[in-house]
Amino acid sequence: MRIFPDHPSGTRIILPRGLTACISPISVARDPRHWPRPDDFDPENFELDAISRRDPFSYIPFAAGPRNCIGQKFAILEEKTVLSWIFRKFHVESLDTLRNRRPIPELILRPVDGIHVKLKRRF
Ligand code: HEM
Repeated sequence: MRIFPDHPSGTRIILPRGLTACISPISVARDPRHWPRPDDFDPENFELDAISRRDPFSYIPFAAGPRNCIGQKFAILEEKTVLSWIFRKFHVESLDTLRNRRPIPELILRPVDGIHVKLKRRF
């Protein structure tokens, strides 16, 4: 392995041929070098300005590069559709904290027994 710490676009590492590398998207998304308050959900992190100032590989739930997720736009639209439907009808309160949810790695990384929320009808 060769490391070039002073490469103009950041530290560059050349890995040996044939090496299997595992990348943990949750660790990348909580890296304090890119996220000032890594455990908080801050919607402002996703404003176009903030995105353009950030390393493009600092948020990779859909992977990155030539084999990234082709369903990304569809998945985000689907999430917005479902979540906006729920939030229009209910106040949603989380009964959990990030720290008391044990994540298990399956096809995706998910909390071991779901996320507990309290729903209160808005009207
Ligand atoms: C929240 C939802 C989703 C997440 C987080 C997600 C995440 C990912 C990730 C991380 C990869 C790269 C896997 C790898 O490195 O081998 C991937 C690939 C892929 N995803 Fe998704 N995905 C989502 C939804 C979808 C949907 C809705 C579709 C299809 C409608 C889809 C189709 C694909 C396909 C075909 C690939 C393989 C692309 C390739 O290898 O060239 N995904 N996805």
